[in-house]
Amino acid sequence: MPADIPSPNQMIAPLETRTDARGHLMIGGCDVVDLAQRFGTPLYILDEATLRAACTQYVEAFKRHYAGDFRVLYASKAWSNLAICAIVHRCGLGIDAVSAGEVHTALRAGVPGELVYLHGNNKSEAEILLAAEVGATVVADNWLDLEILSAISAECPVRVMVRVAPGIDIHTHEYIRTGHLDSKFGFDPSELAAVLAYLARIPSLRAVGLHAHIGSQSFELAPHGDAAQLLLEWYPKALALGLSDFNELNVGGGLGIRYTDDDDPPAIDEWVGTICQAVTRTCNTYNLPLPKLLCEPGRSLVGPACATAYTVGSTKTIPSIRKYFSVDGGMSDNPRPITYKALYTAVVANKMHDGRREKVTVAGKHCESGDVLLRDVELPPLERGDCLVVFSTGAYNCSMASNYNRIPRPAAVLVSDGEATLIVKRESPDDLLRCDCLPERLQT
Ligand SMILES: Cc1ncc(COP(=O)(O)O)c(C=O)c1O
Ligand SMILES: N[C@@H](CCCC[NH3+])C(=O)O
Repeated sequence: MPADIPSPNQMIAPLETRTDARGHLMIGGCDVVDLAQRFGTPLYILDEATLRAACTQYVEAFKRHYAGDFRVLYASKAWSNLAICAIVHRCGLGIDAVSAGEVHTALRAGVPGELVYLHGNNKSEAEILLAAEVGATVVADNWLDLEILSAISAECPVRVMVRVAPGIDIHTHEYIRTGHLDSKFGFDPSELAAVLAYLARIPSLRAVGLHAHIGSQSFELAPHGDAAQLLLEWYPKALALGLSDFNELNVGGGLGIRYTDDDDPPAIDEWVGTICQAVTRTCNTYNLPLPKLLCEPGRSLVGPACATAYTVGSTKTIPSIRKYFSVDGGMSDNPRPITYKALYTAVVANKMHDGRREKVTVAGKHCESGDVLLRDVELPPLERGDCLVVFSTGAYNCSMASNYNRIPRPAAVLVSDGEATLIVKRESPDDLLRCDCLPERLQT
């Protein structure tokens, strides 16, 4: 890949974003105004080149900074669907899954089971069994996982990693910090000696290493290196206990992305470089062989690759207070503003050459006062029918979408070299009723 391609997580818009002569926004060579008319709105528009560039930059960074074996996994919780799993797999990535649904999606997309890692703080027996049967690695989060794993492994040997909450804090929204001590995820470090001893007694559980993920949307580098070092300090103890397969280390994901101009995340290459240096240094100190190094980013892979197109509808002006415009989606296709007060950047796809600015607030259409996508942002004067586009919506938007107010979930298109292909169909009114059952006595 040419070295001048920016790190996608440092860009607000997908890499293949331009304005055409008519002042229309183009993504992946497609006119967004045309896409909105053709596929309807709200519409998730995923730029394949950006997704591929982010995958490739992770892989290339490991090749540049690490002398050992490695594997980048896509944290599919960010957005799990067949097309995305197939693309990231073609770029050489494996899949981090947290449910049978995410495992099933990866497998159906053609990802081999051995490239799947199953997480989760409350996995069911069926989920663990599915992972074991397809040759996936199970990341044990707690004692119940270990009990279930040890029962299953009598029939079907399983590769196991152990998740640790390393007690490392990062600056991000409190709902998306995961590595601090008071976290529902992973073993407390004080339990680790007992966990390793337990694993050493059950050889059918093939313990391959430790995992930690310290949080999401982080712009810090050092804590990720610190977490890697902290985990590696346990490897000599594991080897001494006879866990001879202990040679993988998973440092999680967490690299943040630029949602607005105020965000300043490090590049993919810097993030990977920091971790690789910490691991190499620690291995030298403890005279350990370099482990197979895994990481599992989600947001920084898929987040910048997608934008959501909406159609502008009604307006309300509250004199001296605020001017609202409403769009045809909102918290059901992007729950992040109402959940985390997340900020986004938007443009008007049919008015890219319009230099006028007006301060407006963009609301969703749901029956909820907090359903506001963008508060007090400067946009060209909006009118009914305009196509408003919100950037950086690839991660934790579609995957966290709901049918609140019985609004059908949007379609998603993949754009590449001027071609748009449907990858997720828009839900129909009948889809909304798919799981409803009307008792016979109520049918008259
Ligand atoms: C265990 C685990 N791995 C990976 C990720 C992906 O994180 P991100 O999307 O911030 O890269 C998460 C989400 O925070 C996670 O909980
Ligand atoms: N859903 C969160 C990220 C959670 C990461 C998973 N542990 C967000 O939208 O920012």
